[in-house]
Amino acid sequence: MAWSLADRAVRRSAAARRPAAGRRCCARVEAVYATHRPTVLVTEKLGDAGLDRLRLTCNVETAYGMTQEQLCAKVSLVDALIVRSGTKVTRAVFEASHGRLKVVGRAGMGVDNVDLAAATEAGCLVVNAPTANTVAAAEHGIALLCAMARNIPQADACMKGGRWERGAYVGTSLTGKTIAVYGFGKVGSEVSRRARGLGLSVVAYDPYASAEKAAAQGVQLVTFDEALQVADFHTLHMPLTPGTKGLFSDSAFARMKRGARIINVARGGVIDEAALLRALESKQVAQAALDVFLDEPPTFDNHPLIHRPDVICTPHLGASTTEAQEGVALEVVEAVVDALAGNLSVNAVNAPMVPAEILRELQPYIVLAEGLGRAAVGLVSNSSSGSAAGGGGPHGGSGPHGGKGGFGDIAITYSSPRGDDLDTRLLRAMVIKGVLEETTTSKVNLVNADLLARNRGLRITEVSIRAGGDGAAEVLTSMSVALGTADSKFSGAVDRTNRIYVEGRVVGGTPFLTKIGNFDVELAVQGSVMLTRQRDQPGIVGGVGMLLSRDSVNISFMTVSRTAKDGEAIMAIGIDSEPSAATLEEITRVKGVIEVTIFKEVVPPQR
Ligand SMILES: NC(=O)C1=CN([C@@H]2O[C@H](COP(=O)(O)OP(=O)(O)OC[C@H]3O[C@@H](n4cnc5c(N)ncnc54)[C@H](O)[C@@H]3O)[C@@H](O)[C@H]2O)C=CC1
Ligand SMILES: O=C(O)C(=O)COP(=O)(O)O
Repeated sequence: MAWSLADRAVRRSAAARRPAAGRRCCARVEAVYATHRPTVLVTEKLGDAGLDRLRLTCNVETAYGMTQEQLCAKVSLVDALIVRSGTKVTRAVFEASHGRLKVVGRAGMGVDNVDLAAATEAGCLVVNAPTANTVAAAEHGIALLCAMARNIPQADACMKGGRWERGAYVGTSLTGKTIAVYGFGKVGSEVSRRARGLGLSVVAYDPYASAEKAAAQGVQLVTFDEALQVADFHTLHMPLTPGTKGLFSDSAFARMKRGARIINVARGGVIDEAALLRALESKQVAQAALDVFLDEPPTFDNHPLIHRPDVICTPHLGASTTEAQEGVALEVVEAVVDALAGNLSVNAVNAPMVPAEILRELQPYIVLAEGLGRAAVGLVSNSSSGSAAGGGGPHGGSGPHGGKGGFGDIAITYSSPRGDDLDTRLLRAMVIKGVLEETTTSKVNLVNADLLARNRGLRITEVSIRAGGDGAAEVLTSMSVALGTADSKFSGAVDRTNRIYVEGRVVGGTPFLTKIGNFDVELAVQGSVMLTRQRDQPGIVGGVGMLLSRDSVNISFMTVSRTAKDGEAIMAIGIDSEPSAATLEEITRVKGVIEVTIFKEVVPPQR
């Protein structure tokens, strides 16, 4: 079988263009496997049904518990790897494969053990199994909640030690209490459903969740602070991202009710383990139930948390039910088999999606579309971008986790000489990617973007307006993204219809943001930008510039635009580094300045 990335991309996009490609796809899969039997290495225990399915078309080798060196020695002999969370698929593994490894299948949801950048560089597709273990993880969360509240593991250990100590293990009731669910995605919403059945009131903190979807489940979306303050139990179900790393810190624990209890079935890094230890020692937190740890497996000798009587632990068992393992095995094997035949599966995590020539034509518009999505979500009141207003740092009271957020509508408008003939799927997918990608463990691509948006309860509407000009020469004259029902951290970004509004265009091959809210701007969709809204009066450019220079913040560009003379103006300042919270605070006090915000990395630098 001859392999090339471009070849695979062409076949994928052809498949993606045909909604009813399913049967033809299967025929192609069979044809490919008739001439070649790829070798697949399975490095962790996989459900039998999946292994049996794999053996129909592939040579299957199983080798559990390999060291990195053993894996590196073996990987150049295989076409695909199937792993769970226990195998680290590092850059060294991709390098050692010398280009033979075509697909990595993750039999589960989180792909934080796979170096995705290295995989993409190596032209290796990564696929996962994002749905089959959802219920198992939710059930494990509930199991830990009950076991912790009633001291089940401690009482069991006591009886096995030959002691009958009824007085030592008085528990706490669930009925009538409040549980805060952090991350209202697939697992979080299943946990909420079950918690309500146990008589708990449920609030959820998820800045990207749809308030309607939550309300339909009887769950109230609240701010991070409200969740911390109102709940008796806290259960974590968000991905580990730069925005959630160490989110449960000294400051978060201090804002909880005294004697709160916490459960983590998400990822160890979301909790600052040293801070949790301090909170347990001071009894601010009464108990913790942990399935996941910063380092897995953790070092057992003298581990500060594992040996404590107020902590119960399981060794990352969230997905470990027979049913879930059979499910993820089948889900991942289907994706791997399909990918080995060169097709794009909806479970693709890092797929290159379209043929090179189409990509070349669309490239600046793709960057623009993703940039508009990222810019719009970066302006939501509690997105992961920084906010000057509160000066409260990344997780401070009125910082990115301050508001309630929640948006249901994304309206995309294309103004193009091609009018309705413009194929907007890739552009729409890139807007969705820009909006969602920072907020989920799922990787958004052409195939899965609409599905992911739908699962989030997002409504996407598109309008194509036929513009003048030459459709062969120009793909788009301009494009805009409006987020409905979202609170903005920067009220200047809200248009007359009360939506967060951003508009852009490509000029000379470079994508620019040309409108924010009702203000015309002109800023390249690259790097980080500080926005200020101010009264149109002298002294502001100098005042703000002086404060930035005093903080050694280099300015890459600066544009000012106003609605009318003596009215209001927006200033966009490209910044090479972030000003300190103190400088931002001072900028808000410059005479005439009304509000300030920063949005980071509208498009990551190496696009
Ligand atoms: N312990 C285990 O064995 C298992 C663990 N997991 C983990 O559980 C977590 C959730 O998985 P799914 O529900 O399938 O993912 P998902 O992508 O469906 O949901 C994640 C949710 O977190 C939200 N979120 C993102 N950033 C946030 C932030 N800063 N604050 C609050 N919420 C935020 C997202 O908006 C999304 O709704 C993942 O970390 C996954 O790896 C999943 C399965 C098994
Ligand atoms: O699917 C996930 O994200 C999990 O954490 C499950 O991990 P595992 O497959 O049990 O190693």
